[in-house]
Amino acid sequence: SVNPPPTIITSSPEPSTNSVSFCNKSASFQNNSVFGRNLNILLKALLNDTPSPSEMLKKHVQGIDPDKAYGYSQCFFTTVSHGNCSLCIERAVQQIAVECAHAIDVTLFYDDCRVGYGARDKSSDIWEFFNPVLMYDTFRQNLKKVWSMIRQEAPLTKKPVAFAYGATPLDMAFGCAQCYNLSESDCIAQFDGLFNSANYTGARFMAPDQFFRYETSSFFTGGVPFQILAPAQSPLGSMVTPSSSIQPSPKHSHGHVSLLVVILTTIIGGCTLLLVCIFLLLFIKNRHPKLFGSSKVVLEHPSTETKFFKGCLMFSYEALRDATKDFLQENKLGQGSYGVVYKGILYDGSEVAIKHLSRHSTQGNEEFVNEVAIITSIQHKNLVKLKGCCIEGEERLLVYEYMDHKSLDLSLFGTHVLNWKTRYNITVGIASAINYLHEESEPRILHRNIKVSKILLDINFQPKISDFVLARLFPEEQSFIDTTTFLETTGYLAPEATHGHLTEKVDVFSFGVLLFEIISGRKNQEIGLQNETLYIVDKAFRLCEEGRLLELVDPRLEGDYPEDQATNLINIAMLCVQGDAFRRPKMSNVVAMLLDYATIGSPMLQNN
Ligand SMILES: Nc1ncnc2c1ncn2[C@@H]1O[C@H](COP(=O)(O)OP(=O)(O)OP(=O)(O)O)[C@@H](O)[C@H]1O
Repeated sequence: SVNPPPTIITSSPEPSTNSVSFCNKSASFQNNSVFGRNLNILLKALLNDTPSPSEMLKKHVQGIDPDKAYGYSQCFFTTVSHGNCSLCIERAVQQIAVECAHAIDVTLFYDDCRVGYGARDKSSDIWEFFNPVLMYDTFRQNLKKVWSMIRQEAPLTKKPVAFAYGATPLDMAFGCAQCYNLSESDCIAQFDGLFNSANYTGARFMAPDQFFRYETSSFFTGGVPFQILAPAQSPLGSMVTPSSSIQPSPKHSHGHVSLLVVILTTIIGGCTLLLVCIFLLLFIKNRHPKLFGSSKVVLEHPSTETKFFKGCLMFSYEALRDATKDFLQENKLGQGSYGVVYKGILYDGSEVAIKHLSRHSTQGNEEFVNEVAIITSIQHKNLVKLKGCCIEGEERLLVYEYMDHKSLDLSLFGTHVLNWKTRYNITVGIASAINYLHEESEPRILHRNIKVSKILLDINFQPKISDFVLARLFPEEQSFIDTTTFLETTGYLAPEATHGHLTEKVDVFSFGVLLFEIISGRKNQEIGLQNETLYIVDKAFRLCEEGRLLELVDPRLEGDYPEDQATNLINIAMLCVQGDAFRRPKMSNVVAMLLDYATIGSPMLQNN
């Protein structure tokens, strides 16, 4: 029982600017198409007719089949005021124009609202968001208290309700909810189901007729203020008066004076409690900013069982164990220094490569997921797509798209001879992907482990570089030493990198060595060969000096290649493996040289 429930506001009632968009770009439209014009009118209607606290969701339809556009806007009035609702929707529509231009199927979320449109009515889609950090016991207990109040009040009032509970500000649970057109029993049943499956320290559920959200910190932005439930036992000692004792009791009344004393005591006690809470929350916020950081969310799409983290899939360990038949040896694709790679088949039948990381980075769960989410947003047609990740306890796994022809070494050094055109195409693809990582992606990435086994080939022999994610996930010295030790033994390591000098020129050097391998069809280091032919780089410089460059080209091609193109490639490789890092070209220059023979500089004759 809680009486009277004081309210607190711990963050400014500014509408939140966290947004997540889902634009399905597989279907697109032209601005001047009939659908495009319908959509334009529809978006204007959504902007002019925003939801009010009594209806929460607004639907609009524009045009006739087959070019009909359906759209809706929804505000979560538990956290947002009526005025800020229109602002939120306005921002969402603007954001869609930036992020999802021309996509037919779009849903965009802000913390306080969502806007969706498409060629079908999407307004009844249900979405769930999770904070990827698992719940701990005290928080669960506190949430239970919040939940019981929500369950008691939300179904009855149909109005937004918000409660907070916690014996210490560190493990406070903040929750709010609202049911709209649901019957009381349906609303209760939904809440019970949601609470029973709540496993994370933050989550939200968004349906057309129901909304709930809970977090470890206040997320008030002008909707309903949280009512703090009085803790049974408080570390604040006598500062917190149990709610039952602050009630004036007629039995012990001493007339008006004692009633006044009780009221004054109640008010002073309440205010003191409020001030102490605010002070403590601010103190802890300063000391532990992460606890109060803006919530990172994982999304669950209505039509699948999959969870997302800012567009990146989060797999359960169980799902990946099933996909690989309990990491069956037969499904093993290979083993690298970061762990074993398995082939897996997901529940939807799609093939994936699952890397079971054997070394754990020093990052916490949230940092790991954040990092993966950033990398997921990096896209280039010649980078292997990271489909998602899994974090459970000590287990960390990365899920990649499956590449039918596996790694380039298998095709290049195997019995089948790769023709020149394919080799040239592979070279251009790799160069443009490294250039993207160095000069265009956000964040910029040094791969540090470019080599033939990191180039994967899809069904059409299109090359894709793998493991650029690991360059970010394991940036610390430990992995650098391990990686370079390995690179050194296989001849890909730039001389300056042995002294720990890591720049993008280290990748350029490795690319040069790889290029020699592609041209010659032999490993950069052939054990058993004479000293001067042992390393392909040494051999190349010797042949260059002797004017016999083309002897480097794979003899298995039997001369079936354009000589000028081969000469160009060898020259580029030689520029890349120069001992002096400053003389090596940048990857953007390499790409330009690959595509335009005229710009090539003269190869250096000395590899030092
Ligand atoms: N996405 C994928 N699709 C198909 N096969 C893959 C995929 N990713 C990796 N493999 C296979 O798994 C093998 C091991 O890959 P991994 O990247 O772990 O190690 P590596 O490159 O051989 O060595 P290291 O990581 O130590 O440098 C690769 O050689 C490749 O054949």
